[in-house]
This record gives sequence, C-alpha cells and structure tokens, in this order.
Amino acid sequence: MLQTEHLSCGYGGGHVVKNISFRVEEGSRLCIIGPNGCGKTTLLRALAGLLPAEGLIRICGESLNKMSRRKLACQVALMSQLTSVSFSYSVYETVLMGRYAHQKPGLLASQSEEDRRIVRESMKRTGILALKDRPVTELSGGQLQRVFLARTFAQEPKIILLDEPTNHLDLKYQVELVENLKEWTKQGGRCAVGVFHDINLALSFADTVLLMDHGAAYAYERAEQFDLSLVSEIYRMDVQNYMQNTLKKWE
Ligand SMILES: Nc1ncnc2c1ncn2[C@@H]1O[C@H](COP(=O)(O)OP(=O)(O)OP(=O)(O)O)[C@@H](O)[C@H]1O
Repeated sequence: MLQTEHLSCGYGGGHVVKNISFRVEEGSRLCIIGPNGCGKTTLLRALAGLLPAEGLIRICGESLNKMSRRKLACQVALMSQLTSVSFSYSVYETVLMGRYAHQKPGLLASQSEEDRRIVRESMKRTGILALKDRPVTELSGGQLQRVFLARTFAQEPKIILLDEPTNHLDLKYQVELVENLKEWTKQGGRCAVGVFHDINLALSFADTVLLMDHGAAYAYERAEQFDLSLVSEIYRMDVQNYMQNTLKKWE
C-alpha cells in the first residue's frame, strides 16, 4: 500500500533522510525508531507529501508526485507531534476538519449527515464524545492528543502516519491508542506508520520495524524477530539489560 524506494530528503538541498526503502502492506503497521534528530519526522513529512523527496514514494500503487493534494489528503493522514492550538474551535469543529478533503468548499456550511456520523464515531472511538462542545484551547495535552487522533480517523484515510502519537497520553490511553490503531488497520485497505520513542509500545504497535541512525536505515526487520542489541548499538547503552532491570522491580 505504501512503498518507498531509495528515498532521500532534507532541507535546503541537504539530505537528512538517506536512501530509505521499505514497504507497508495492507493491514500492516511499521514503526520507526531511532535517536533524536536521526530524521524520523523528516521521513514522515516526505511520506505525507509535505517535503520534496528524491527516489520513489508510492501510495496505493500511485506515485505520490502525480497525486493531487485533495486525493493525497483522502488517502494519507499525518498526525503530527502535538502543537499548541491558538484558535478556540470546539472539539467537534476540530474533528470535523478531518472531513475537509471529502467536502465541497466551505467547510462548516457543507457538512453532510454522513460527515456528522463519521465525526461522532471518531470522537466515540477516541473517548472524547463528552468533550465535544469544549474549546480545544481549554483541553489538557492528553485530551488534545485524542482530539487530533479523532480528526485523523475522521479523515478516513487509507494510510495513517503518526509522529510520537503517545506523547502526553497517560499509560491507559497509550495502550488504548495502540490497540485502536491495530483495530483500525485490520479493517481492510488500510495501513499505518508510527514514530515511537518507547520501544515496548513500538513493538506492540508494529509488525515491522525500521530502525534509523543518522538518516539511514540501520535495520529493517519483522517485529517478532527484532534484535534489541541493534538498538543498544545505536544508543550506545545496554537497552536489553535496562529493560530487564526495570522489569525486575515489578516482580
Ligand atoms: N525545518 C527544518 N530545517 C532545517 N533542518 C531541519 C528542519 N527540521 C528538522 N531539521 C533537522 O533535520 C534533522 C532531523 O530532524 P527530525 O525532526 O526529522 O529528527 P527526529 O528523528 O524526528 O528527531 P526527534 O526524535 O528529536 O523528534 C535534525 O538535525 C534537525 O535539526
């Protein structure tokens, strides 16, 4: 469904992401992990068509470069790292923005019964229905994160790209988000790519792992075969030992 071949991209003519190739099949989830500044967000931005890239990005068999903005928005949704909100739209209005690519121009005026149903379902799915009339400027970081997830679901894309989606979420919602996304990708014609810092969450989310270092792919493996020593090499710390010691505290 989503494929890159020798993808390179960056800023001001320089390459931050270098020669990355991967494939995410229908029903699958890829997690991208790697140290701060290695290029994970930059890669996601290229996949969302927000950054020019060299090499190939194919969305549902079609080259991203040849797709119109509207078509791309119907197929790919990017949930970015949490940014502050400056306009006091209500939760409902914010989630409704996810329907924009599917609507005739004139957002609020042109919402259909179908749009309203999808927005409601998306809010239900992320547990924010009770917040629907609250201004987003008054929400906690975790509540806002769930509003953005609901907006992403409301967009009804085929591919969801998530940049550290569990930031600001408490433990319960972190687990729920991962389960929510797994459920979402199982419903035919969908796949997801997520950037995670928490390796446990990343591995419970994904069936394939892309480990990045200095903009390049250090490893690209099935999650169940993923060797944690690769992460230790990149982070220059014994990650496995750290995790085992942490676990022992709960025994
Ligand atoms: N708009 C920009 N202009 C120039 N350089 C940028 C821009 N955005 C990011 N960079 C640089 O590109 C590199 C990769 O940044 P990126 O945000 O993709 O890393 P990341 O792996 O997502 O990091 P983190 O884990 O800290 O979120 C960094 O060196 C960063 O300084």
